[in-house]
Amino acid sequence: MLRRTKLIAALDTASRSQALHWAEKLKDDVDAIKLGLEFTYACGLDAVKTVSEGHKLFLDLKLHDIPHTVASGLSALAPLRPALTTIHASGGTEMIARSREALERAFPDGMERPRLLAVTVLTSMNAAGLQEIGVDATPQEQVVRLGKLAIRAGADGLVCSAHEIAPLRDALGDAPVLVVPGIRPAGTASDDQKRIMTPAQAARAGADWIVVGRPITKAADPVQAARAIMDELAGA
Ligand SMILES: O=C(O)c1cc(=O)[nH]c(=O)n1[C@@H]1O[C@H](COP(=O)(O)O)[C@@H](O)[C@H]1O
Repeated sequence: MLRRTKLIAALDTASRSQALHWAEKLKDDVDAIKLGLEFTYACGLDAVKTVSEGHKLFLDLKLHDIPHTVASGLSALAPLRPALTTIHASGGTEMIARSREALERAFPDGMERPRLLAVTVLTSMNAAGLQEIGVDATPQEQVVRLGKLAIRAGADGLVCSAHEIAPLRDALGDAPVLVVPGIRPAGTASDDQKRIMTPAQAARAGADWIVVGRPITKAADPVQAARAIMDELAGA
């Protein structure tokens, strides 16, 4: 299947004016913006609404709690109408299934429901990090295990690194939406990310979306950095 890999800019900041500035500047150069924990805790949900005006929104709050609490939390976020939103796959089958039901109730027939993404293994984790928390598997094995569980339970897609796209497609086919952070254009710092690939490598591997934060927001010219990534995706 031919896919165009789309770019999400992660606007990670505690400043409402900074996020608004980036959102405005990047309007024509990214496919979506992501607002996450830092921005939402610092600036609140009204600011999420304001900043995401005119953009497709990935609201990344990575919910992880008992099924009732996560489902209720997702219902409360529904008015923000994100295109994509996250829970942790490690919350398990019931948490994921109740989340899906909550979104379906909040978006009855005809309304476009946010895609429910299950975060598998954070891209900042490697095999040693998994060992430390008692998971005796490689990141790839654990991503595939959690990915199967999450899609079976009702998630629309998964957050994974680009290294796991091929095994996930083998296990689950083309339908799940694969959203891929841990993206670093050649020559940029990896920061705290461990399982990384370049935009072109992730596109060739079959990512539906890539998520890029600091390589855009910390660049001397964020618009130029986003354009370069879009060009790299187009060339892949
Ligand atoms: O769910 C996510 O978006 C996410 C999952 C993951 O495994 N790794 C990961 O980096 N992210 C997010 O993707 C963004 C990556 O930012 P940069 O490392 O600055 O490009 C951050 O906002 C993270 O919260």
